[in-house]
Amino acid sequence: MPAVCRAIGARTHAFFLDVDGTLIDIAAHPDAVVVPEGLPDTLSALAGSADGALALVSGRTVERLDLLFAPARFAAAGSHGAQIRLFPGAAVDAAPDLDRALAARLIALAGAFEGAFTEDKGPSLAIHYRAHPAIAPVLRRAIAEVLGPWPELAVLPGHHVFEIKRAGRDKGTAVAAFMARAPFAGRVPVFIGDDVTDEAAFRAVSAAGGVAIAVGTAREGAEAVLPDPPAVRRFLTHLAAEPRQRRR
Ligand SMILES: O=P(O)(O)OC[C@H]1O[C@H](O[C@H]2O[C@H](CO)[C@@H](O)[C@H](O)[C@H]2O)[C@H](O)[C@@H](O)[C@@H]1O
Repeated sequence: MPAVCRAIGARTHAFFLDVDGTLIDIAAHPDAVVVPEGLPDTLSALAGSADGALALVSGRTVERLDLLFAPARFAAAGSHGAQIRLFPGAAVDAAPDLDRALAARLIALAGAFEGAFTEDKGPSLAIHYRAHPAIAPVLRRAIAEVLGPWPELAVLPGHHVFEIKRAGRDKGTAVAAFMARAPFAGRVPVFIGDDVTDEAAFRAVSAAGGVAIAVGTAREGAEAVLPDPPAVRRFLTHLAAEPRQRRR
């Protein structure tokens, strides 16, 4: 375990966790992911040990996260910060949906590329191309053309996906919003993520004196690397158990 991880504790830190490629392994399709048995319980135990200072921070929608981790529920930011639920029982605050005519154009655009498909998440829309990675440059140019009249929108490249969303809300703004209130405020933030879309959150936790941990490969703004999602899960299991061990 990297040295910086050994100084992290459930009683002192706030936990912000990316989902795909961090907590769960990447799969061929968004609906094909498997949440390992025991992971929701581990996250619930860690949230309990950290007095609730744990949030999922994902490109998926909050509703999709709830389905994946059911019956557990967590504080969460979805659609790359476009949605935020400050604590598990709170309502979801969401940016407006993308213009429906624009979404329809993007869906039609993806339909013209073999191997591409869309995931319409309301305030953001993902165009996936994992089945045909070679189309990435042409697809990206085609998306940029459609978005020409929409300067308020941004394209986030992810793992074999382009995510279209409003600029201004991202995983970094989500982390800052959580850190402004209890039970997160006053704790040292930790963000664990694997993707370029996590780098805004890495910057946010670093600015708040926290710890950014990349998964898989080193990433700009991250000071440590965990090799893969199983290593992340082992680390979180260790953290969730730690306070109970101390009390013995
Ligand atoms: O921010 P995250 O929690 O990492 O979510 C990022 C995106 O994850 C999903 O897509 C990615 O994972 C899929 C399943 O492993 C994979 O098939 C796809 O190629 C990846 O891009 C999800 O579908 C997106 O909505 C999230 O934004």
